[in-house]
Amino acid sequence: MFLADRRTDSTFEEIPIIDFTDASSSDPKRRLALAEKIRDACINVGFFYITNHGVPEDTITDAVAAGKKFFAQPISSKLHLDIHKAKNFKGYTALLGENTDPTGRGDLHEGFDIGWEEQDSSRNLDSARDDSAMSGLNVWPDLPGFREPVLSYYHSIVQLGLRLFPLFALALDLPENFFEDKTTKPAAIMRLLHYPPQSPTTLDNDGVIGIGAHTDYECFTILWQDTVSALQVRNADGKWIDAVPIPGAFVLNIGDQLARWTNDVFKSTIHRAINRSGQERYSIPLFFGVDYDVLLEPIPSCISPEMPAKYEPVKAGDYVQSRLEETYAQSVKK
Ligand SMILES: O=C(O)CCC(=O)C(=O)O
Ligand SMILES: [Fe+2]
Repeated sequence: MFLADRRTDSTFEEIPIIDFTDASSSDPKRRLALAEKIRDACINVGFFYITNHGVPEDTITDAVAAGKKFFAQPISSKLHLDIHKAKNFKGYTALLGENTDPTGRGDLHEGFDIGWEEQDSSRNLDSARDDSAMSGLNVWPDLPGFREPVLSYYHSIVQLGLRLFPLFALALDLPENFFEDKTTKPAAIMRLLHYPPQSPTTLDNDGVIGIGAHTDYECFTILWQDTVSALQVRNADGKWIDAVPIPGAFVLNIGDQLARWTNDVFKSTIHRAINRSGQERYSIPLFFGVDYDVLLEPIPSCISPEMPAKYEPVKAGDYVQSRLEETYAQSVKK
């Protein structure tokens, strides 16, 4: 069956939970069975949780603790690293410094963004590698015990991301190694995010929420979220479904690059975050893409006479750069 025939507008009420154990199975049938679950989730929802992903709990806890320490600093220390001063979209974004949904008035979160960097600083000559919009060195705060745990988490998630590509390939009826030569220096942008609580009675339409409704730009996103529920995913009927935190699980979602590549057979689903819990909320998304020089052109099984190609081929890096510039051009209309 052509994948194009499986493109659907059907709606969903729940986000599937997928056990990742078989990702490393030596049995191709088990890997394929897992890929089929991922395929269903990508076609119907565009979001799923993964459990048993193998990322050590300490790696997560240490990075989260580092993030909390960073955000607890005075604003003047954080603004030294203002993302608007850097040309390569790295550094600190203050509260309301972004406006993800152009109809909104700013996002009620602060963030810290990093891109590729070797864990081992002695190998860092290569860290300013050429990955287009994000190329150039990371900026780091002068905060002991920050860089190491943050980078260590970053590399664990990059490894997890690299294990997902073969499964996406199988899910798309492609050879398992389809993405291998396209992910030699994968785009991986990570953000530490902090959402202060907002009033429980705030209406959606006052224009300020944790992060406005949007889709992600890259191929997929791996998100860690704490126990505070705030993330919501919009179904085809326009209803917001809570992506309730599941301890030990990551949330995975498809981004616009993979949606383009699959002619929207895989969904890049709109989502937002509103923290009405009364507590601080922290999350860490890592946006995963292919090498920036890879051309995104529709996968043949995703086009058919009834479902012709919807998008022009575009280079991954050019696409991400244009989306990032759009977002930052819209931000801070104070
Ligand atoms: O913090 C979250 O739960 C979602 C973050 C998000 O959607 C993003 O940064 O693109
Ligand atoms: Fe997002």
